[in-house]
Amino acid sequence: MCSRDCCSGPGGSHRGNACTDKKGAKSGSLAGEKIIPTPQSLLYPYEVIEEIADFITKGSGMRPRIGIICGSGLGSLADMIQDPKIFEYEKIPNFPVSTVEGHAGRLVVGTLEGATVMAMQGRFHFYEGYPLAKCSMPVRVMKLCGVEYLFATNAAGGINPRFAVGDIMLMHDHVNMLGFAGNSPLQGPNDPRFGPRFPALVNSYNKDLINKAIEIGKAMGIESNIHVGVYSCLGGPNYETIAELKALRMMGVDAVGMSTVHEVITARHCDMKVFAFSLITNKCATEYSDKKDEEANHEEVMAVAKNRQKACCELVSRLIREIHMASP
Ligand SMILES: O=P(O)(O)O[C@H]1O[C@H](CO)[C@@H](O)[C@H]1O
Ligand SMILES: Nc1nc2[nH]cnc2c(=O)[nH]1
Repeated sequence: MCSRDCCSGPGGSHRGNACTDKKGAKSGSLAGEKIIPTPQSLLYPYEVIEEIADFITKGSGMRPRIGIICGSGLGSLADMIQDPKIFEYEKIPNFPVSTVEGHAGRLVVGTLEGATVMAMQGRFHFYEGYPLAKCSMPVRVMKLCGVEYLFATNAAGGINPRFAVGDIMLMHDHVNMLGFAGNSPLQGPNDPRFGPRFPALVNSYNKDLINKAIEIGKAMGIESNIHVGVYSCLGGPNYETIAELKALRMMGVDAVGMSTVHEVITARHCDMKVFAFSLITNKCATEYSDKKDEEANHEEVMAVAKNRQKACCELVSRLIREIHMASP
């Protein structure tokens, strides 16, 4: 019996992307159509994710509890991991490759502050040409590896005028611009082994972890550089126009980037606890000006991330220590 809308009644089945009814007639594609659209959620079936997770848990001999996604230029978060087992993305079956500078393209599994962790040194972005379900597929791999907590980090432009370059914004909510446009990593038939058809996203960002991070920021003496705010993901790869930045600000957005939101949606769908932060790598101009130095560029993004990696690493490692000490 087909569970999709594309074919009706008992006896329907799926062959690849197409749908075949009892008599073998295709009903999911137009006659003669060569390229058959695949709903995003069918790109990585449960069994494929399970195979990738097995490859990593067997290869590392570990079941990590905390998953980290390193943002642009923040790969050093994974360099803190002790006794690392490293998996190059191209050697992991069915894994995409990283194509962006500042995203090394390897998965690092080991321990950090006593906790078992796995970190993506390199994430996948929509603008690289990957569908959202592919961008966030590693989050499901993390889940099947045993991960309970997702730490997602990113480099972002600061729209809130109170934010300075180098500040850290703890994400407490997001505005999903790609979702507004009708795109979601969950689009297509839902597999309930991952989560529900209609996941709720209020309280997606774990409040206890945000509060702990604020306390850690105070202990590190950087409380004036720590903010709590709203992130928005745009498709990229272009940076925003002034009019777009003004619109985002009116919507209550504090920082803007091209990632994270679809990872968080995927993580919440499979009931992971989420902690996420943006490193503010550039200030977004919301007034017209001829000054070239107000234009965002990836070199600056990487340079700021490199400069602030020590603070980001300390924040992450202290928070992981607290999680591990509270429930070893
Ligand atoms: O979100 P991360 O991966 O940190 O990277 C951010 O920085 C890049 C642009 O400079 C974009 O990829 C944007 O999303
Ligand atoms: N979209 C977007 N992504 C970024 N990543 C780092 N800075 C920026 C920015 O200003 N805009």
